[in-house]
Amino acid sequence: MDKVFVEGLVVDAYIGVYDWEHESTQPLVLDLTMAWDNAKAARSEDLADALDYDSLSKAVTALIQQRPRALIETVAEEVAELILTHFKVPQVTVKVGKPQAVKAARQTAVEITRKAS
Ligand SMILES: Nc1nc2c(c(=O)[nH]1)N=C([C@H](O)[C@@H](O)CO)CN2
Repeated sequence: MDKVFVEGLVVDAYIGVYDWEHESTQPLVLDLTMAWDNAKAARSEDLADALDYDSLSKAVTALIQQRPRALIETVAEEVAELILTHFKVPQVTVKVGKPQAVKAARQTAVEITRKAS
């Protein structure tokens, strides 16, 4: 299956297990890999046949900014669910990075892969 990618999507979010983390936003960095048949859109040149990475990125950003969450695992699961159900994607891999979480580390992250049921 072909793929569509959104890489390095930065979303400012209220995220963390500690109270102080909910006083201001921190950046999350998302890498999204979606299985998609790109051949149909290539033939038709119709955005309706493509997986629209622009509207998908906006929907993911809006979801994350809806409410505070404790764990980046929760963000990953909710983003995967949105992409599978709303965008009719058969399989998605979601990586959520929290670059400011550990001072000595460039990045901390979780990654999940989910399939449509
Ligand atoms: N696997 C995870 N570990 C940790 C998380 C997380 O979301 N997933 N979060 C924290 C804290 O919020 C941390 O980022 C504060 O520095 C710790 N571990």
